[in-house]
Amino acid sequence: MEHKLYGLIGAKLGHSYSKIIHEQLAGYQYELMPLPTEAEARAFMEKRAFSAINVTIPYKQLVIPYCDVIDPKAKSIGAINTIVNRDGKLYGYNTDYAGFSYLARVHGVDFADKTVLILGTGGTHSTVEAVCRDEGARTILSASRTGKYGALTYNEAMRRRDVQIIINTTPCGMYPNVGQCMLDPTAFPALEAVLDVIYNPFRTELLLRAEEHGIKTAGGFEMLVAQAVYAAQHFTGRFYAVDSVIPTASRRLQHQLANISLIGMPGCGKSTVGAALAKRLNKTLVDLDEEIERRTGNNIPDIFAHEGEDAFRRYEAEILADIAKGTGQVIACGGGVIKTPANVHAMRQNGCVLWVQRPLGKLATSGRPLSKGGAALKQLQAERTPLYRAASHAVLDNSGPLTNTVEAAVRLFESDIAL
Ligand SMILES: Nc1ncnc2c1ncn2[C@@H]1O[C@H](COP(=O)(O)OP(=O)(O)OP(=O)(O)O)[C@@H](O)[C@H]1O
Ligand SMILES: O=C(O)C1=C[C@@H](O)[C@@H](O)[C@H](O)C1
Ligand SMILES: [Mg+2]
Repeated sequence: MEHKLYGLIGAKLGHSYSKIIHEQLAGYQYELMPLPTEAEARAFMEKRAFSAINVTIPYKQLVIPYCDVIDPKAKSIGAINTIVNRDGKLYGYNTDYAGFSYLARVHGVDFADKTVLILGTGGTHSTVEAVCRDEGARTILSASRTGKYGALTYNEAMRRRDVQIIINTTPCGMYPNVGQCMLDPTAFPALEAVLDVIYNPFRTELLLRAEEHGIKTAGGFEMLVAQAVYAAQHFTGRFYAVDSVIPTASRRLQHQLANISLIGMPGCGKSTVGAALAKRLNKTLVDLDEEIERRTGNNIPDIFAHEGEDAFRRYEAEILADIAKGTGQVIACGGGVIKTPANVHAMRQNGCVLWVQRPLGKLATSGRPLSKGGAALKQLQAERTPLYRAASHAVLDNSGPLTNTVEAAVRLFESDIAL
């Protein structure tokens, strides 16, 4: 019996990039099939009306008894994320294992002899633990909110000064609840690397905090692509040159999905460069100031005049937080966006931040409430320079013609400054 149905099952799939990954990779149509209840998941498995599927949270254990043949690795881990229907027989695999191992390897994270702390005791925990164990970790600790099943509580974990590698396997910080973080990575004096299996956003709050302190970090996007490539091999029976296909596909998709945020002095050209850059890279332009005006129904000089700067900053932070969760956008910000610290992580979670620089004498000043020209502008520049520097991945020179600026921005973006 031929079904031709490929796709993903799980309770909630709104955040998943699996459809675009599989379709770009292998050419079959791939459906996201959310099954909110366990009863629906069981009914789906009983019917067996599919060619091949991936399985995600919370059904990686539930599907085990429906499989006729289970790969030994999947069996020992106790989780299946890939099922192939061959003539009515279901074969179960775990490609997250190889996906996580790939992620650690390409980022130069070696578990041999290391003390590793795994956050979370749910489905992905056992896969990650198996990789750490197989690759020679000396001590593997786990932490959870309850501290049950032999795990530490987060408070207890924070006292383990010997932790060298932290791996998050919880959904904490995942889209749409971005910005959340369960523990402070800077509390670990021996910490070398933080890995997060979450891939949406590209960088969770945990990773952004670690990165700020110079700790090596990697988000889960390349793991997602890697497990998809390994799954596609099972689905199609084809062999992929994984060591080139995975990085090529990851990079292409990251470029497609990444945001580019433009920051810089008032009137330096963020909106103008943003519009041209969005067109050039086929991304959606969001002009933050225009979006604030649209959503509040007031123009910006009026907001400043009637409600004051603090109120404006609150609107700005709230609206940017919502926009920056999205992907594939050029976000042209207002000059003062860097005054609110949370905005910096919002912009960096899904892409790069470019600091647009234009000589002071060329800055536009009309209609800009905080930009009066002359000495005041010089003073403003002095105050903000350290903030622009800290927030940005690179400087974008906008002293020449617009086309030069746009091509320079494309080169910076394509040089993977924020991957
Ligand atoms: N490379 C350039 N060459 C010529 N004119 C430019 C260039 N870049 C920007 N401009 C001009 O400078 C002015 C200010 O640009 P724009 O409104 O894009 O700045 P902005 O940074 O978005 O300002 P704000 O901080 O108020 O949002 C516009 O008139 C724009 O056309
Ligand atoms: O979110 C997703 O699209 C997925 C996540 C992981 O559970 C993978 O194991 C699964 O194949 C797909
Ligand atoms: Mg602007």
